[in-house]
Amino acid sequence: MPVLSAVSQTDYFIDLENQYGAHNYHPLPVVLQKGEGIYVWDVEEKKYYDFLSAYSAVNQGHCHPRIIQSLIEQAQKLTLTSRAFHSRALGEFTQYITQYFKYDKVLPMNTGAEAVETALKLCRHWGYAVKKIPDNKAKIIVCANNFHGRTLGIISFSTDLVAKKDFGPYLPGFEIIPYNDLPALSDALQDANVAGFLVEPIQGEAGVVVPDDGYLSKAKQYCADANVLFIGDEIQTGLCRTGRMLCCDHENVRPDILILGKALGGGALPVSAVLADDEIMLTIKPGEHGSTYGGNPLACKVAITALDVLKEENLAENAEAVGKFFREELMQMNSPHIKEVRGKGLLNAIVINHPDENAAWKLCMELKENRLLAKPTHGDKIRFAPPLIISKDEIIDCIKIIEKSLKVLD
Ligand SMILES: Cc1ncc(COP(=O)(O)O)c(CNc2cccc(C(=O)O)c2)c1O
Repeated sequence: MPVLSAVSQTDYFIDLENQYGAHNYHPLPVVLQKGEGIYVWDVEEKKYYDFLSAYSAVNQGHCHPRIIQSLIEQAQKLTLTSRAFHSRALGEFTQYITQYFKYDKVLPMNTGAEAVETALKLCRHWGYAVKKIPDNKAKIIVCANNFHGRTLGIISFSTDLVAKKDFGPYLPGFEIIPYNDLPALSDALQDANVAGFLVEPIQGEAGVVVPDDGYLSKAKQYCADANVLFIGDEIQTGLCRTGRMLCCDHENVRPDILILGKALGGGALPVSAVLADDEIMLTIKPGEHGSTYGGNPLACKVAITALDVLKEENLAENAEAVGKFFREELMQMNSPHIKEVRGKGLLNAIVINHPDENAAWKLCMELKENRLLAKPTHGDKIRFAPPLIISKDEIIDCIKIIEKSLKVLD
């Protein structure tokens, strides 16, 4: 009787997921069980640099002590009331976040997609109530290669066939224009029924696509001139990720509707939010929108601490300085396997230059062997997005790992 090879802990837990979990992802073959700051540990007790930060939801670092403390304290008091009643924590949160971002009002939700859907509903409501667009005629302009979430409404205006195929019929009322294309935006804004323009300040899932300098500020001006709401989806780019509190801050653009998520929950809870001034936000009346967990006391307390940590630890400044150094070092490698290095702050990506279509995956597997976790996005791009607390010395160690791992493509 052959001795069965011991199934590793990694294989065991991967098998559990495959046996009992939906197959809606293709993860890297690593099973994590612990996180602290910029590090995660797998079930074999191997320690890794986390260079994905849960797609920028862990900007403050894994299990930040102050965030976890807030979670524990509130969890022992009151976690959920529903919005049938007021809560102390919600009152505190609404005041804190509106003063933090200088908007009149906030509508709290849970996931990013929920916040995007909320912003779209809010925009349409404003279109009918304020801009007087004929009923059911409101249009919202979006960009090709967008990523705003996975709901039926949002994938209706996706250009990623994998994300939308066989999920039809799709929600009407959206016009898709090329990203970073001001003439195309100007043309689309000629339509009097346009209520909003939804845009990512940097397209994250498309592979960290940075628009030309001035794109956001000119787009905002074009929208203002056309009485159209500029809707900034800062779910992945916001909260210090790109070297400013908001990516729109690089161009002093104030979205008419600001969408936040991911790191708003400090990597501990799903917390998202939509911010706008009264003319827009008060078009939604009681009973017209909501969510069971939206604005729950536990999320409110965690989010207040998550936001406080961003400022207290100067994470935007650190992201700006360390990210600039990181890109310069990657470029100076002059690797034949890197076609392009791009990004802002600590939202960066490399475009792989290699005939093998699986090269990016192979590189990520080699990075994993060398104790750094990253994942390809859209085939030939690899996003590098560590928690914003990473130091220059720590990222120097990561640069050495990346340089060493690139040899696998030789
Ligand atoms: C710009 C942007 N807007 C909205 C969302 C949706 O947020 P939620 O995922 O919380 O609903 C995102 C999310 N970003 C994102 C990035 C990579 C993977 C995945 C994934 O669905 O596994 C999501 C995003 O990057």
